[in-house]
Parts: sequence; structure tokens; C-alpha cells
Amino acid sequence: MGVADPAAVRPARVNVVLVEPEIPQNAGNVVRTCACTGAQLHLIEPMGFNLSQRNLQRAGCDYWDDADIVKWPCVEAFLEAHGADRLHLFTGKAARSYADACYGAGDFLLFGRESRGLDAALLARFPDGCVRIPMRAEQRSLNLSNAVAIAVYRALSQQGFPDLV
Ligand SMILES: C[S@@+](CC[C@H](N)C(=O)[O-])C[C@H]1O[C@@H](n2cnc3c(N)ncnc32)[C@H](O)[C@@H]1O
Repeated sequence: MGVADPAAVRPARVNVVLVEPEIPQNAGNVVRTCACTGAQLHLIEPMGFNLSQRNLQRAGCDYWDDADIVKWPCVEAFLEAHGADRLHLFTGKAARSYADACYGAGDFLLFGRESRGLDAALLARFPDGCVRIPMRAEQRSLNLSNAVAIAVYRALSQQGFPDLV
């Protein structure tokens, strides 16, 4: 499994950031999406699993070696390294549709915990970056890994699916 040091991060067309993910199967699915698309995956601690856990490995199948993964000790360390620009915060609480945002090369797509989503304080710091994937009003949320797949393909489609066949 290739988990890189934050200092060795290479630029990617799109970056997926899982803030404190809890469920290993979701993370495994996201690893597979990132391996298939070339998105870089940022995992922010604390996480509800460790990276060698069997159900996590199984969910990512044999895609682990092809995924570009960076681990961060906390969200502040991630923000310090990457700044406040080019962040898209995915939340059911946003008014703006994810389809109305522009995703440039190297942008960061942030996703929250399965139980509680992204912290309200984080959302309040970046109000212009908050976007929502439309759903029926009475439903709570999409599955985390499904939300990631929808967002990554939207971002890559705006870039013309670079390097994908
Ligand atoms: C299972 S959801 C979290 C649900 C949590 N109870 C909440 O209220 O935010 C996990 C993550 O998937 C993403 N997500 C799920 N549905 C979404 C939607 N309709 N729009 C934007 N992001 C969504 C968000 O990043 C969310 O933090």
C-alpha cells in the first residue's frame, strides 16, 4: 500500500479529502475510485480504522497499490499545507449545487464523517466552497463513497477526463 508522507505530495488533477472517515468499507471503495481515476486521496486522522485492517483492504480489492494516498494528522495540518483556496466542501447543508461549481486542476474535494459530516465550524470558515449533491428533501444523505464518486467524476468531466480512456 502506497501511503506517502505529506511532504512528498505530488500534484493531482483532483484531490479527494476524507475528513476523519469512520467506516473501512467506505474508505476501501474510495481507494478504488481514486485508483481508477488518478485522484489523490488524503486521509485525515483520527480515523475509525487502521490502514491494515482486513475489511478495509478487502473493500479496496487489489487497487491499493495503484492509489496515491497521503495521511494527515488533523484537518488543520492539511489546511496549513494547502491553504484555503480550491476547496470544495461537500455537505447536505449547503444551498449551492455541486453542479454549479467550477473544478480546476488540483482542486480539493472534502467529505465528512459518516456519522456527523463535516464540522459546522469548518463549513462556516469556507461558506463559498460548500456544495450539495441534490437529493429528495426527506432523505438524510448519500453514502460517503457514492458522494465521492459523483463528485470526482463531475470534477474530471469539467477537465475533459484527462488521461482517462
Ligand atoms: C453519510 S454522509 C454524512 C451524513 C451526516 N449525518 C451529515 O449530516 O452530514 C458522509 C459525507 O458524504 C457527503 N455527502 C453525503 N450526501 C451528500 C449530499 N447530498 N451532498 C453533499 N455531500 C454529501 C458529505 O461529505 C458527508 O459529510
